[in-house]
Amino acid sequence: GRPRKQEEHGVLRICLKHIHKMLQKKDVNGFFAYPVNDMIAPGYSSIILHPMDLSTMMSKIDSDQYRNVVEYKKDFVLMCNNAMTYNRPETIYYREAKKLLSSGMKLMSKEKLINMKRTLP
Ligand SMILES: CC(=O)c1cc(-c2ccccc2)c2ncccn12
Repeated sequence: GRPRKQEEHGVLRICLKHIHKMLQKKDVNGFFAYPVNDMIAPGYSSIILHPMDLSTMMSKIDSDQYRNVVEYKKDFVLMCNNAMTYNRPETIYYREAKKLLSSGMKLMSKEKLINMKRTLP
């Protein structure tokens, strides 16, 4: 699409960091903080082809790899769905992912984003 002005990048980055901080707080055990490795999760890299985690998402925010909240939301949903694909429903990882997904969807709902656009500088 059309090139983004520096200023637009700034507002989006502030908005995404605000959302990201709230999601990080919800990940109380830190299960989603860093990439899952095959040591703690046997066979993970052959089952999950598109891994995603909060630290990767933060570095994507910092390097302007998200053009809008929808793109950021896609990575968040991917991260949660990965956990609900690899882990069985009775595990804490699956349950935490399900909880995180639903609170993330509420947090990034249309009206929350419109409100944020209005209140942000
Ligand atoms: C997110 C996920 O699938 C996950 C995070 C972890 C995890 C556990 C402890 C500390 C940090 C991440 C994990 N361990 C085994 C199997 C899956 N996981």
